[in-house]
Formats: sequence, structure tokens, C-alpha cells
Amino acid sequence: MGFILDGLDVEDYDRSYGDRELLRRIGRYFRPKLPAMVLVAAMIVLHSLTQSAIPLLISWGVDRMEQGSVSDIGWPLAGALLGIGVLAWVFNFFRQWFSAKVTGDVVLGLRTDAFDAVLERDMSFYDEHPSGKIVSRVTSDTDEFANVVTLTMNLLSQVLLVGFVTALLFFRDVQLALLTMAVTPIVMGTALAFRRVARRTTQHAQRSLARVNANLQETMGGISVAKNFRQEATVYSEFRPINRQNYAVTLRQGFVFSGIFPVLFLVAGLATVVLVQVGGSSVLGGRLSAGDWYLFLQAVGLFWLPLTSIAAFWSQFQQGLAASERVFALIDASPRVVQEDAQPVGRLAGRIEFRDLTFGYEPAHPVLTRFNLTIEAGESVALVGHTGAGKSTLSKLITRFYEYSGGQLLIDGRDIRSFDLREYRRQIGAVPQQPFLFSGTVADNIRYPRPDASDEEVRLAAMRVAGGDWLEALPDGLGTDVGEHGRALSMGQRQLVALARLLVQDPAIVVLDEATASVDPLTEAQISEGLDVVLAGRTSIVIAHRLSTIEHVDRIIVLDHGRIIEEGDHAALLKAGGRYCEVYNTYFRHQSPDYQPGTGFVPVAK
Ligand SMILES: Nc1ncnc2c1ncn2[C@@H]1O[C@H](COP(=O)(O)OP(=O)(O)OP(=O)(O)O)[C@@H](O)[C@H]1O
Repeated sequence: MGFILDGLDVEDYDRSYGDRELLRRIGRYFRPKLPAMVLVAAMIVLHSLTQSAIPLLISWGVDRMEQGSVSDIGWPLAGALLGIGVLAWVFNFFRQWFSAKVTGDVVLGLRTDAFDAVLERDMSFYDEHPSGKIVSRVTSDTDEFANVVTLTMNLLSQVLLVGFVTALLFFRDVQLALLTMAVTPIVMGTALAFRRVARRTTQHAQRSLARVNANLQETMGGISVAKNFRQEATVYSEFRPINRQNYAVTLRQGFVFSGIFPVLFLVAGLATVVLVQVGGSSVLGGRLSAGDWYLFLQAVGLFWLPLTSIAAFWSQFQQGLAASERVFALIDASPRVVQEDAQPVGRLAGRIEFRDLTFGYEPAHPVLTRFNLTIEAGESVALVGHTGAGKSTLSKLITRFYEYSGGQLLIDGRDIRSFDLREYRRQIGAVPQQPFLFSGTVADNIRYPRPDASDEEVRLAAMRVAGGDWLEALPDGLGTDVGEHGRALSMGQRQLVALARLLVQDPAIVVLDEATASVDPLTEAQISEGLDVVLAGRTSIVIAHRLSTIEHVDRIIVLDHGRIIEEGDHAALLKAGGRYCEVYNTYFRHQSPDYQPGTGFVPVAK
């Protein structure tokens, strides 16, 4: 069992809602659909009425035949049955049509809300939860919920049918009707007992599907790395147990679910046997007409099927509730980045001050402790330090992707928590090491931060980056399709697009993680030139990987284990012979144009 359930634990944002709370939430999505639902209800009533009229008509026919007048009623009876059959078909058609519309609209609403929630989540959420699992909540879980909505509509119709048939049975013969009813609690009781186990196995199945999705998503994302390192076998061996687990869990779910029907049908079959026996002797004893007996057997047939599906419905209903619970948990996941106010931001000058700031991805392991740093408006700062020193962490706090636990982060002297977050982020230009491009053209990507930017603005922005020479290397210039994730462009070209995109955004503060990937000297020169233009007049924090950057910034900050251990400009720091020289020797020395292997070390004072 251990293996089967490994890794299927709840996510930390999962929560349990009471059934009533869940139904109330679901009800909110149905409320706007009330008129369509009234129509569906009307169609359900009419359909159930016509369906229960059929055995009634036939039983009347049987009684008449018994009295020897078959030729009188043969054709009218056949005509009436055909008419009622056609009516039942029409009512059913409209019921299905309207209920498909209601279901579609409700799922549309739920999925939109789930997607909005996904967009709203903090970056920390994405660090902690694999994107495949999140995708699974937005897709499979909302689908699961849709199934339940359809089922609920069917159930309503079946409840009505059972209601009509029960009334009919009591009307014809109270004793036989009571006998039929006696079995009902057994059927319902079996279904209720089944309810718990069904819900649990379903949750496991949903979680294991989410694991499969997460694994697939990661594999697709890193397929080039896997192929590069010839790790296909490892990827496969990681996927195999997850896939096997999904198989085992789904099989178990199937086993549990398929268990209920044979049990319910057995109970129903035994009850029918009793009714045939008791009803048959009543007919022979003259207490019941052959038509009534026929009606009973037909009605019982009509009665059991809905009853068993009502009972089985419980488990499927639970399945849908579990799915909706997961979607609501995603929608309700509480944000960690909390703004205390939503003050208008205005145009920022860009002064940044970390004041006694404490932060850790996990509270128990702070990355920054009482950290202090002031960056003046318009200043360019390079962050250097060994891996894990805390460089990206500083940029993630400025972009407000993460919440800090102590101290203050002030922008232009104002608490970052007091800003309208959307407005604030519009003035922060963040460029990751590998700029992400969306499918579309180069122009679409440059326009991304401001969709209303004119073609001319886009062209000017592109021209300002290295004089626009880089566009000549693209087959269709600005109209070139960048492919999925920008794969049709070289890494250097993607960086140039990202720089032009920043110019269109026109942020007050730029946070840039320089690419480590080497590009050809021409593109390198174009990127350097582009950077000069983009960073001019803005506060810039560059996680520096290029020698040309550290040589040109106003100030270099050397970080180590979340502390500033040195700061100053390139020349002064080299002269000081401190920790900066170590970093220089490790990361930048070989980028010098006069570099010869094994030379260019700067002495480090002991
Ligand atoms: N999402 C995360 N969850 C948990 N810990 C993290 C996360 N991101 C970074 N850390 C930890 O925080 C510390 C600082 O990491 P950070 O990414 O800021 O370093 P860095 O100086 O930018 O390193 P690099 O040059 O390798 O990008 C490291 O110990 C790292 O392991």
C-alpha cells in the first residue's frame, strides 16, 4: 500500500470544505443560470411524466385484451404509445440541450476563476508546486466537476421518475408497493456505506494523475537537457513508477467503483423475484388483474435502475465534490505577498532601501538577516558573489515576488507594502537570465508590456537597441515568428528582444539577471550597447556575469551568505585586494580581451 500512495499527499494549500460550504460555493456558479435551469426542470418533469405514462398505457391495454377487445384498442394504443414516445424524445432532447449549455457555462466560470487564481499566485507558489499539478487542477478537476453537473441533471430526472412510479405503484396496489419499498433502504444503505471509500480512492486517483502531469510537464520542459546528457533512460525510469502508481491507483478506484453495481443489482434482482412470485399468485387468486401485474413488473424495472443510479450517484457526486474542493483550494490559496494598502504609485524615481530586512524561503533558514542596502535613484549596481550568495533573492524581493518577514523595503522612501501592486510592477523591468518569449512575432514580443504600443513605437524601440542591426539577421525582421518559447531565435537574439521590450515598458527600475550563456562577439557587443541604452536614466540592479558590466556600473556589491562584504567600483575593489578579487579571478578574469589561459589573476590580500 505504501508504494501505491507514495507522493499522493495533499498539497499544503489543500483544505477541507464541509459539504454545505462546497454546495454553497458551487451554487454561486449556478445562480446566473437560473432561467435555463427552470427550463431544464420543466423538461425533466415532462420527460418523466411521459416515460411513466408508457407502462400505464400498456397495462390498460393488457386489461382490455384480457376482456377480449384487442381489435378495438390495437391501433389507438399503438398510436398513443408512438405519440408519447415522440413527446418523450422531444422533451429529453431539449433537456439534454439546455443542461449541456448550463454545464458548459458553469465549467467556463469555474475554469476562468481557477485560471485567474493561477495568474494571481505568488512566485513562491510556483517554486513549491510543480506546474503540472496546477495544470491538472485547472483542466482535469474542472472536467470532473462538469461530469458531476451533468450527473446531477440526470439524477433530478431520475428522482422525479422514481417519484411518479412510486405514486403509480401505491395507486395500484398498496401491499405490493410496500413490498417494493421495503428493499429501498437496503439499496440506499449499501450506497451510503460505499460513499466514504469512494471519496478517498477518488482523491488518490486525482492526485496521482496530477503527479503524472507534473512529471510529463517537467520532462517536456527539460527535454533538450535530457537528450543532451543522454538521460532518456533516467527520465523514463522516473516516469515509470509514477505511471505504474497511476495505473495501480486507477485500477483500485475502478475496482471499488465496479463493486457497487453488482451488489445493488443483486439486491434489486432478489426483490424482483419476490415481486414476480407474490404478484403472480395474486393474479391467479384473482386479487390483481394481469394488466396491474404487468404494470408492476414494468414499474419495478423503471424503479430499480434510477434507484441504483441514485445510489451510485453518491460516489460520483463525491468524486465531483472532491474535484471542486481541489479547484476551490487553488482559488482560495492565500497569497503570501500581502499589500497593506493600494496607494497610487506615480512615476518612481527609483531609490531602493533595504532596512534591517529579514527573509528566508523557509522561515527556519533565513537567507537575509537584518540586511541593509541603499541604492540611489538612477544608480547602476552590480551584484556579484558565489552561487547561493543571495543575489537573485534581492531581485525577487524588489520585484515583490516574495514576502519578507522582518524590517522594511522602501522605494522612494515609501513602504513597498503600501503600493498598488499592479502599478508598482509596471515600473519594474525584470529580465531573467533566459528571457522568455511568447509564441508570435518579434514585434508581438516587444509590444508585450504595452499592447497599445503602435508599430512605430515598437520599431523605434527595436532600432534603439544596438542601432537595430540585429534585425537584419532575422528572416522577416520584426515580423519573424519566434516559435514556442522563442526557440526559433538564438539566445543572444532573445536577449536583444528582451531589451527592446524593456524600452517599450519604460520602467523606473530594472532588475536584470545577466545571461551566463556565451554569445558570439558581435551579439555580445550589440547586447552591451543595448544595455547602455536601456539602463540609462533608470535605477538598475544587475546580477552581473559579464566583465563589461562590472567595469561600467556605478557600484559593485559583493555578497556572501546574504551579507554585503565589500562594495565600490571595479578599479577600487581590485586595488583593495579583498573578496572581490577572488570573485573576479573565478568568474570574470577570463572574459578580458587580453586573456591567456592561466594568466590575469589579481592578487588577493590574505
Ligand atoms: N525557491 C527557493 N526555495 C528555497 N530556497 C531557495 C530558493 N531560491 C533560493 N534559495 C536559497 O536561497 C539562497 C540564496 O539563493 P539565491 O538564488 O539568491 O542565490 P544567488 O546568489 O542568486 O545564486 P546564483 O548565482 O546561483 O543564482 C541559497 O541558499 C538558495 O539555496
